[in-house]
Amino acid sequence: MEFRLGNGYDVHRFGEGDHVWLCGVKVPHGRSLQGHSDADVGMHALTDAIYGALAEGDIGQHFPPTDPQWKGAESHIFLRHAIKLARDKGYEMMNCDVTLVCERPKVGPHAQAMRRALAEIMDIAMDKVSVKATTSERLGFTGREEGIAALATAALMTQR
Ligand SMILES: Nc1ccn([C@@H]2O[C@H](COP(=O)(O)O)[C@@H](O)[C@H]2O)c(=O)n1
Ligand SMILES: C[C@@]1(CO)OP(=O)(O)OP(=O)(O)OC[C@H]1O
Repeated sequence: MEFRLGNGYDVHRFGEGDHVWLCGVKVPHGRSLQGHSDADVGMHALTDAIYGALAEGDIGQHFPPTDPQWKGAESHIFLRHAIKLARDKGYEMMNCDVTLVCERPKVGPHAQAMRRALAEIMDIAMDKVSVKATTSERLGFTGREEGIAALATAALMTQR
């Protein structure tokens, strides 16, 4: 059996709007995250963690932000691509862990729905998916609520 570990990090800034997409869940909020895609910062970090575990570059290399094809794209497209790449190489997700860094919105009330959404996209059991959050104690860009940061870890293993 072979194990591989990857990490991912992403940031998206706030702009005008009334909701944010976080780990596949539409969360009502006074502002929206800006990006070329739907700006689901948690899903992007997890996607990058899988690419990292596979040593397969990063999300921008697979889905260039200069390519109009991905304008407004739903981020499950990116995560589905990464997990398929893992499976094509003989790996399965052992477990993954996403941390969202923001003062608001509060993630706790949505964390189970986020775990469920990510698990469904990757076609894995929900107990292999963790989503949690922290504030940055009002420090820095996340503390000033200028944007949201996300970190993710993915552990892959071969079935053999
Ligand atoms: N956006 C957030 C941030 C935090 N939480 C929950 O609150 C707990 C305390 O946060 P601290 O930054 O003060 O440690 C944290 O452990 C989360 O459970 C949240 O739900 N959403
Ligand atoms: C996801 C992509 C898709 O074009 O665009 P963004 O929504 O801007 O997100 P980012 O995290 O900056 O990653 C780059 C791109 O791959």
